[in-house]
Amino acid sequence: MTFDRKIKIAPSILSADFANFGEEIRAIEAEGCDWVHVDVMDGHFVPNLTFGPPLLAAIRPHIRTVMDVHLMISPVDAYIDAYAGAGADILTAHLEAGPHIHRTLQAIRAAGCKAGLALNPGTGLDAVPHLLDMVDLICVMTVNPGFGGQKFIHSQIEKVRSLRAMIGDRPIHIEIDGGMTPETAPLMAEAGADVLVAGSGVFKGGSVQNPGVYGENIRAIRAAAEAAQG
Ligand SMILES: O=C(CO)[C@H](O)[C@H](O)COP(=O)(O)O
Repeated sequence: MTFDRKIKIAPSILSADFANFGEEIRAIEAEGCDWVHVDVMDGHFVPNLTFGPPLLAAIRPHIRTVMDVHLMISPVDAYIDAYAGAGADILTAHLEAGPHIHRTLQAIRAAGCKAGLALNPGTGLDAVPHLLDMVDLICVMTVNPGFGGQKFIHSQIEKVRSLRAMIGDRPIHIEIDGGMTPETAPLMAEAGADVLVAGSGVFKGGSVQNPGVYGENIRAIRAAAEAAQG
């Protein structure tokens, strides 16, 4: 993976057809997505359950771009090697998931993955300066994690603007997760984000039989964000 700040669209397969992951992934990549975002939920850190390492290992051969794995689990450390071994390129852990986020980020890099730090909407940036040397990506949640299809939380715009200033020239992606549409994506691109996770915003209205809709949705979010990016 090389670093740049171009807008990247990362569809969340939480909104895909669970019976057809291979075809869904091939469809979104053929329609121009940049990364594939995989939401791992444990029924403890968030009130929903999704994918374990065997599922990730099964879909990995279908992904030609980047497998971007968002761990909404607590504890995290005991599972890092399993998710890295399943083929994650990026492993993102939550600041709120435990008392030792610095150790967690170290362990993610030691496992050979890029390290991501996720922040819930109610979490401030106080700890971030102490972690900047440890991260390749910071994910700002613009919904409370656990479910797709929720409403974008506007208070996160100023958080992203502050984060952008804090990061400066460091090669760290700012990823936005939740409620991304052609209306909300430009607000975040203008504030400094470069990776936009979109579940319902990409998959709504389409299917593997009608994948052109995925392409229309991806292009609409990308065009709106690029027009707003500083
Ligand atoms: O992490 C997530 C939920 O915890 C999802 O990635 C996120 O909500 C994206 O879904 P949508 O674009 O439908 O809001």
